[in-house]
Amino acid sequence: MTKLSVNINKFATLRNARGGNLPDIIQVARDCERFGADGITVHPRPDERHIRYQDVRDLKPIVTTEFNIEGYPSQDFMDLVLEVKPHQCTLVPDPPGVITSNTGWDTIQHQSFLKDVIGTLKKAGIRVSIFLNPEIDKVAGAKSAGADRIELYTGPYAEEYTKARTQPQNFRLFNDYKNTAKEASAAGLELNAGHDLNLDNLRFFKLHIPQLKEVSIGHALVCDAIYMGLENTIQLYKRQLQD
Ligand SMILES: CC(=O)[C@@H](O)[C@H](O)COP(=O)(O)O
Ligand SMILES: NCC(=O)COP(=O)(O)O
Repeated sequence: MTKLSVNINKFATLRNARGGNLPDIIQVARDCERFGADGITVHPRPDERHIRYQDVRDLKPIVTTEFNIEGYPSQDFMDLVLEVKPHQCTLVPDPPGVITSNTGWDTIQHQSFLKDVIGTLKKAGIRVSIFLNPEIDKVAGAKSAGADRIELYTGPYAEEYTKARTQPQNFRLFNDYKNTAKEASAAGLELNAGHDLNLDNLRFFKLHIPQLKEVSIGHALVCDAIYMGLENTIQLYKRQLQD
C-alpha cells in the first residue's frame, strides 16, 4: 500500500481569503488523519500566501502521522525546518514568486548546494526527499548529495495522461517515469511522487510504478472534497493506492 500524505496548503488559501481562522488548519490536519491520511504535507512559500510559518510550528505537536514540509531551502526555510524537525523534508527548487512548483532539481548543477543542505537536515535526524523530474541522469546526483528519497514531479505525467487516454502511443514520457523509478530503487533511494495527481490519473501511476512509497496530494483532493466531503474523498484516494 502506498501512503497518502494530504497536502493542506489549499485549506490555508481559503482561510487566508477572509483573514479569520476558518477553516482551522489544525482541525483540518486532525480530521485528515482521522479520515485515514497517512501523513500531512505543507509547503510554506516565502509570501505565506497559504501555509504560514506559524502554521508549521502549530502543526508539529498535533500531527500524529508523518509530517512532511516541502519547500525551497532558503535560510528562513531551513531555520523553520530545523526548529520544527518534521519526519521528512522535501526540497523543491522553487523560485520565490512561482505560482506552483513546476520542475525538479538539476542535481548535477546544484550538487554542492544540495549536499550542504541535505547534510544539515540529516544531522538533525530529518529524512530528506528531493523533487526530481523523470530524468534518469539526475538520480545519481540525488544519491551522491545524500538524499534518502526522491519525489517524482508528476505535473507532466498528469498533463500527458489526459492525452494518453485517447492516444496511448504518444505516452512515451511514462517510460521516463518508470526508468527513473527503477534507477532510484537500484541506487537505494526510496520513491515519492506528487503534483497534480488526482482520482483519474493516480491508479495508473500506482499500478505501473511498484516502487511508489508515498504520494502527496493537495489541489485536486481539496477540490474533490468540496463535492464529495473530506472523509469520503480521502477514502477514495486511499483506494487508488491499494496494492
Ligand atoms: C512540490 C509540489 O509539487 C507541491 O508542493 C505543490 O507545489 C503544491 O504547492 P502549491 O499548493 O503552492 O501549488
Ligand atoms: N508534493 C506534491 C504536493 O504536495 C501536492 O501537489 P498538488 O496535489 O497540490 O498538485
